[in-house]
Amino acid sequence: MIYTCTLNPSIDYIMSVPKFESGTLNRAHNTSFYPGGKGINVSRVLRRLGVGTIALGFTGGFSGNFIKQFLSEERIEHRFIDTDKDTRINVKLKSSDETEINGPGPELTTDQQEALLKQVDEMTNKDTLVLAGSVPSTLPPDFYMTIADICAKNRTKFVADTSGKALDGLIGKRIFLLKPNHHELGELFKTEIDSLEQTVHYGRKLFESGVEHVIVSMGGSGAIYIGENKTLHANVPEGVVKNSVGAGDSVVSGFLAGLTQGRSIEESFRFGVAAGSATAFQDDLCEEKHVSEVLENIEISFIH
Ligand SMILES: Nc1ncnc2c1ncn2[C@@H]1O[C@H](COP(=O)(O)OP(=O)(O)OP(=O)(O)O)[C@@H](O)[C@H]1O
Ligand SMILES: O=P(O)(O)OC[C@@]1(O)O[C@H](CO)[C@@H](O)[C@@H]1O
Repeated sequence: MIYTCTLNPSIDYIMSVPKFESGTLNRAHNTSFYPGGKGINVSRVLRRLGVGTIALGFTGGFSGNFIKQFLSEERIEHRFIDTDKDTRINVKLKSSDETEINGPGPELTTDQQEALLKQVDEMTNKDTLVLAGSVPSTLPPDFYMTIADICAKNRTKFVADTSGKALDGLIGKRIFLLKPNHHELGELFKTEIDSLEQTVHYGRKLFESGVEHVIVSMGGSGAIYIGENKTLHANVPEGVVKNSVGAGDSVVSGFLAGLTQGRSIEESFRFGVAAGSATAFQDDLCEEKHVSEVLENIEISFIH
């Protein structure tokens, strides 16, 4: 089973304001809201690609109920731990560019944290855990490392998509897949990455630290895959970007779906990038038909 874990889920409240001006009243032309948080997005896209998944994490209050109900309606199994306060609402403002305001998330008690760690400890070497997104401030900063260690002990495949201190702490751990974007990779190595060569250089360092599969996404500039004896580049297809929220998460889902369905590494990588772009070209997350539409336009090349 592929489990996803979102420590800090959200409702993503998307507001389209054609000409946003700060310091004055703006009226949105369109608004919509979806369950959000990186692990939840990974679960939603996996489900759409025909792969079973169970969503874990912390949810609470009316916003938490919305997430649970939405996922149930999409027939996604979830086993969230209840929190005392409401799940956060993140604002995604679409204007000439995209602005995001993410909340801090609710407080979590020691009992709630222990309950989640127990769920992780029950996973086996047949399972995969995707841990993605930010760490609420009341959790110990090494919570990602604790979960990675439990997975290593039980030989559960551990996948992570995070940034900052949580990503820092994972270096040297036993990891199946890491998917930073090139900014997060640069932050990790305390440098700025603005070329393909640098992405490959630092991505290989990540691989050498013990990560089985590294994917570095570079927005509209494509993505790099680094694995055993293999470095690949994927271009992205042309299209109009409508909403890039969840595009990176869709890359993770597409890659894992590919492997689960028996595709090669190259094809799984291509499928992942296709899912990322397909999401970027939709208002909500991609569906399988959107992925098929762009798949043909993605070329994979080998880098030496
Ligand atoms: N301009 C674009 N055109 C086509 N595809 C894109 C574009 N921008 C992003 N994508 C797709 O989305 C994927 C992820 O993009 P990005 O590198 O921005 O990840 P990210 O920062 O983790 O995303 P996010 O946090 O917004 O989910 C890319 O690999 C690509 O497939
Ligand atoms: O605040 P975090 O946990 O870093 O990111 C949360 C978030 O921005 O990530 C997802 C897109 O990847 C959104 O659904 C969600 O709002």
